[in-house]
Amino acid sequence: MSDQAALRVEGLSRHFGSLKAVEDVSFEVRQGSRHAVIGPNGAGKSTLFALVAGALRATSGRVWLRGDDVTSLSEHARARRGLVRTFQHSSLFLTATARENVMLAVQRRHGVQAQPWRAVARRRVLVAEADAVLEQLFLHHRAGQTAGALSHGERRQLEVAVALATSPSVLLLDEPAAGMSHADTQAFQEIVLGLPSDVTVLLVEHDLDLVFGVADQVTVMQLGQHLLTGPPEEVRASDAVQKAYLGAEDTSELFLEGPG
Ligand SMILES: Nc1ncnc2c1ncn2[C@@H]1O[C@H](COP(=O)(O)OP(=O)(O)OP(=O)(O)O)[C@@H](O)[C@H]1O
Repeated sequence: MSDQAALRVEGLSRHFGSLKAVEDVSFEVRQGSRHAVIGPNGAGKSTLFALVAGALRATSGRVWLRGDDVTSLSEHARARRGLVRTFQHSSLFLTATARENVMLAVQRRHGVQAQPWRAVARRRVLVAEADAVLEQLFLHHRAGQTAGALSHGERRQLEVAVALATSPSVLLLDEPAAGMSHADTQAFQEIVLGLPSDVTVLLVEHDLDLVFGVADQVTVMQLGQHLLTGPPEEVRASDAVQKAYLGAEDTSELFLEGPG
C-alpha cells in the first residue's frame, strides 16, 4: 500500500449466489482525497460501499485502513478506528435537536465519564464542540430545531455533522445527493469541499454534477468490476467509461458539467 493511502480495497468480492455483485475490485483512496465511486445501475456501488463500511461481509478480498487490515472487523469496530459512514436512510433522532444529535456523537467520541460533579462542565464542552461542527456544516442557525423540523437537505447536512463529530479519518458518504433538490445539491457540494483536509472522503453517488464538482479521484464500476480509477479528466476522456456508463451511442451529454 502506498504511503499516501488512507484506505485500500484489495481483490474485494461479494457474491449473492451465482451473482457477482462485486468481483475482484482493487483500488486505493489517497489520504485527504475526495474520492467518488460511480457506475450505472447495478454496477455494484452500494455493495462495495457496504463492504468497505463493514455492513456486509466479503466473499473474498481485503479492506485496509491505513496499514491495518480491517476486513474481519464489524461496522462499529471500523467506526471506532475512524472509518465512519453516513446512511442513505436517515439515522437521526428526529425528536432531538440538531445540536443534541451532534452532542451524542461527540459524547460517544469522548466516552462516558462517571464523575457527576463534572456534568455541567462536560455539557458545556459538548455544546461547544457540537456547535463548532454545526457551524462547519452551515447549520449553526438550526442548532435548536428538532431534526424532524429540518428540510431534507439540512438533514443530510446534519448526518454529515454527526459523522464528522466522531472525528473520522475516512468519511464514507452513501449517495448524499439522493432526493436532494438541485439547490441543496449545490449547497452540499460546498460542504464537501469545505470538509477538513485531513478527513479523507469516499462517496458513492449518482449525481455526476456533484461527483465532478468535488472529486479529485473517481472510481468507475461496471457489472461488479472495477473499470478505472483516475482523476476526473481521465475518467471524462475515457471511451470505455462513457460506453460502460451509458451503454448507448449518445455519450455527448455525459461529463460536460463540473470543473475538473
Ligand atoms: N442482498 C442482495 N441479494 C441479492 N442480490 C443483490 C443484493 N444486493 C445487491 N444485489 C445485486 O447485486 C448487483 C449490484 O447491486 P448494487 O446495489 O451494489 O449496485 P449499484 O451500483 O449500487 O446500483 P444502483 O445504482 O441501482 O443503486 C445488482 O444486480 C443487485 O441486484
